[in-house]
Amino acid sequence: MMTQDSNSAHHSDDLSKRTVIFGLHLWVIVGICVGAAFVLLLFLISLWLASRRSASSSKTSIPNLSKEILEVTVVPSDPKPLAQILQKSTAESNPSPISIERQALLLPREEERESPIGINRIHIEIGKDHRITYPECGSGENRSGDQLVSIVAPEVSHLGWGHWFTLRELEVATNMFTDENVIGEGGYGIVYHGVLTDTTHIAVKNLLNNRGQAEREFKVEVEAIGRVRHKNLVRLLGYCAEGAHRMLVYEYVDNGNLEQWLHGDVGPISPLTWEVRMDIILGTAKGLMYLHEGLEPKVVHRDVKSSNILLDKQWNPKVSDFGLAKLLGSERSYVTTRVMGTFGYVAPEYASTGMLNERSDVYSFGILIMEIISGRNPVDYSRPPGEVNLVDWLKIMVSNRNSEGVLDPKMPEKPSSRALKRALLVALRCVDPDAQKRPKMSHVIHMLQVDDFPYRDDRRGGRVCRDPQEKASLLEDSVSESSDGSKFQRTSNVDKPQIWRNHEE
Ligand SMILES: Nc1ncnc2c1ncn2[C@@H]1O[C@H](COP(=O)(O)OP(=O)(O)OP(=O)(O)O)[C@@H](O)[C@H]1O
Repeated sequence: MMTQDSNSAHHSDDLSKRTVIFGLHLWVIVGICVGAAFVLLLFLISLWLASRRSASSSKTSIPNLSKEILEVTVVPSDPKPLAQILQKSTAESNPSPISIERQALLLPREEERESPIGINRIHIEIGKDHRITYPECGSGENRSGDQLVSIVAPEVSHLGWGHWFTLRELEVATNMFTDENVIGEGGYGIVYHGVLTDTTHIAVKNLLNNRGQAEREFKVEVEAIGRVRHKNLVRLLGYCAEGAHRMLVYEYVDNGNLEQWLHGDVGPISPLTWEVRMDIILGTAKGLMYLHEGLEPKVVHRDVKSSNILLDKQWNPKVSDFGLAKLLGSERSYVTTRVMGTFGYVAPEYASTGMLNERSDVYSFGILIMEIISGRNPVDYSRPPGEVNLVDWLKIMVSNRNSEGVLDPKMPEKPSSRALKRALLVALRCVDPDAQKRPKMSHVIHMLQVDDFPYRDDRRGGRVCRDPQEKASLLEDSVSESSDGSKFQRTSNVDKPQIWRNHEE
């Protein structure tokens, strides 16, 4: 016991003894050493953390760009992640190419570059601090960073869908844009026929790029149509935007346009039978319904007319020329600064106020029905004064119970009176001066397809309805009174037609 006590006393004596180093006690020296080691450890840890942070930030760092809004396409269901910067929407302010580290880029497979309906669109904003934010998932860290696999660094604007044609490809396809390949010329430029190396036939619309307007319309058209697929809409296959050139590349529709078949020199008998004409009306209605009711945001065509209905060899109609289309957002109507459309087809409210919504397309569609049935132009100054305006003339003819008098004399066979009346009443409802009373395109389709409907004026002991507008509204009344309500209901109750669910049908 005594020995242990003396040993510990001996050790504490050692620690408290002064050493030769600065004459300090040993325990002070030990303390300093431990402290220094701890500080060194902290320093090393912070160095390691800093190096890790800089390594991870260099992976997502983006060169010094002015603020850009870019659109990315993501297919969440695809196990192979896909994202692509589609558009540099502030291109006007800075047309220079986006320069992004090329070595990190992967181009998507061709089919992924197409952007069918249903693909999520996420806007990526590259702000001043060069961080990528995902507004739709909340901003901040790159939450789905592993999905961001492809960032295209184009020489010119690349929208990321369809096919980006080079000028050279289109020169080869159109035989150097020779005159022999010209199909026609519209308000926005010349249209050429072309054949790609894989034998696909195309129509190339070479936009007049010396007008700012044409370039703007190019963007509108590309954005609106690039994602639209429907058998009754002309498909936009891609585009070319090289230097000053702006071209749209469409599927080629091989049987001319409806205007040519209605008003061109087709001989004394038109190949367009009543059935063919009704199929054209119905197909066109389906294409328009898809634009109005099957897309979000909806698309208003704004220039529905016979020259914009292309036909294939089986007389299938395809609505073309979305150069005038404007995407409508959530607002019910859209005020445009200029009134567009073609004289004779333009809805009254659109012409006077510039207010437009899909109901102005419905008006133009009503005029189109009248044109198809009668073979007459919407406005024809070569006719007697009372017949110059197609709508006015047709209303008078219907009021005078002379529906058959409006039929195109070149039509090979007359339709049944019932079928003719149905088509005329649908047309009259579409041109109702009150836009709100016009039917939606889905309603139009149901009215055209329903086989038997009772006319209230027919059933009521011969009361003759003189006013075609009233007659058109009677059609609706008689429908709601119909015993078979399931066959023909107001739009709000109508099941979405098949075409709604399957836009490729
Ligand atoms: N995809 C296509 N396939 C075949 N022919 C086409 C195609 N697109 C347009 N055309 C034809 O090219 C010609 C010019 O068409 P475009 O759409 O440029 O003008 P438009 O419809 O006649 O007039 P606007 O520009 O006033 O609408 C028309 O004869 C049209 O039928």
